[in-house]
Amino acid sequence: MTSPASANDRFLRACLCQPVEQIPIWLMRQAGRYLPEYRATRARAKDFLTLCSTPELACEVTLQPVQRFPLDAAILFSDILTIPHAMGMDLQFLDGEGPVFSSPLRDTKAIRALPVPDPETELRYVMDAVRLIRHELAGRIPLIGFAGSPWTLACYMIEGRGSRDFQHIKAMLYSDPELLEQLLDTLVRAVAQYLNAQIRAGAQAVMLFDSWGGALTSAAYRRFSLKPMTRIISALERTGSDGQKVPVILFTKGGGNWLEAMADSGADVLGLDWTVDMGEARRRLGPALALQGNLDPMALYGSPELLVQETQAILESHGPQAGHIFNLGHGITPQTPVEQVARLVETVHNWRP
Ligand SMILES: Cc1c2[nH]c(c1CCC(=O)O)Cc1[nH]c(c(CCC(=O)O)c1C)Cc1[nH]c(c(CCC(=O)O)c1C)Cc1[nH]c(c(C)c1CCC(=O)O)C2
Repeated sequence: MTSPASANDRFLRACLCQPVEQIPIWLMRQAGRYLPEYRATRARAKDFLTLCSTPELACEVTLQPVQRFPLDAAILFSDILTIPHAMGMDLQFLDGEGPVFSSPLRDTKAIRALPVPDPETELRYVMDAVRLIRHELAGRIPLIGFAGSPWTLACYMIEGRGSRDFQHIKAMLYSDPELLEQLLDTLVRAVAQYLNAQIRAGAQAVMLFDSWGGALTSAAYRRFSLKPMTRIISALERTGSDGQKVPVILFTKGGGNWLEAMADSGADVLGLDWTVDMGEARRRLGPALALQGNLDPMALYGSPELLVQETQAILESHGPQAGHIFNLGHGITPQTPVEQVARLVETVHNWRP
């Protein structure tokens, strides 16, 4: 299968702070339930994990948003929890509840016994999806691969499901931090191998989703979230299958207080949630790395006029200098009106840096 480099490489150029004639845009969770075509494919698959683990279906839903809107990048359709699943943890996605592990990790023995999955065999379905998507995209736009951060994966593995207060993992953090570090160390190796396999399969940029880093104190964020991510970034093969540099995007939701520390991770791009002012982030960080974000996903539920205003405010706030990738501050949500997404993409593309 031949996979040419991208005809539209605005996204990759912006990641590397190179000049672009139009600000690139893609959306976290751009393939998902707000799209009727996603709901139709999802109804054909037995369940969500079958959708993720069948390369033809994963490819189909990856392409849906980029066929409907002129987005500047595609993101692999998968989930961050493929790794704990491949480690042997029993995972189910329950309607209205999200992911649930039937036996959360709670003891030393289970943590010590966790294997590092071989991405080329146990997660081969992900690599097959990457290869198939690259082939189907035929170089029109780049493909982003991704993984969860070790801290965020550990949150789900220890809590067993989504959580408000992270009682179990924080109890471990404050009673046996070395044990937590042991788990994070296993996850560093698993995520680094997984992302390198995605890069070898054809991912042209990779993103670390640290959805729950913002739940930590500043000191704990550095030790238990940022440090493991920094180790992963330094272990990545940064040259893609086309010989081009593979940018790394680091997104910590709620990480606005720690941007300077995040910039030292080796990432090329920092993802910002909506609580940070884009222009202020740019002033704090200087011109050396790219910024991605940061529209409040709920702005898509507002009036067309205010959506355009909010979008332009972010573009103006960042200003004309290189290194802005427009995105939401977190994932798009299921009831989002499709026509508002079209309006958002058009507004970003019509703005001249
Ligand atoms: C924390 C997390 C997860 N998964 C992910 C994260 C990190 C990003 C974030 O903070 O949002 C990452 C993820 N999950 C999914 C993608 C697809 C790629 C994309 O289009 O961005 C990505 C990048 C598909 C998905 N992953 C999931 C869905 C919905 C499942 C469905 O179709 O029923 C999708 C489209 C399921 C999922 N998976 C997870 C949760 C909490 C849920 C339930 C969410 C919900 O029900 O709204 C774990």
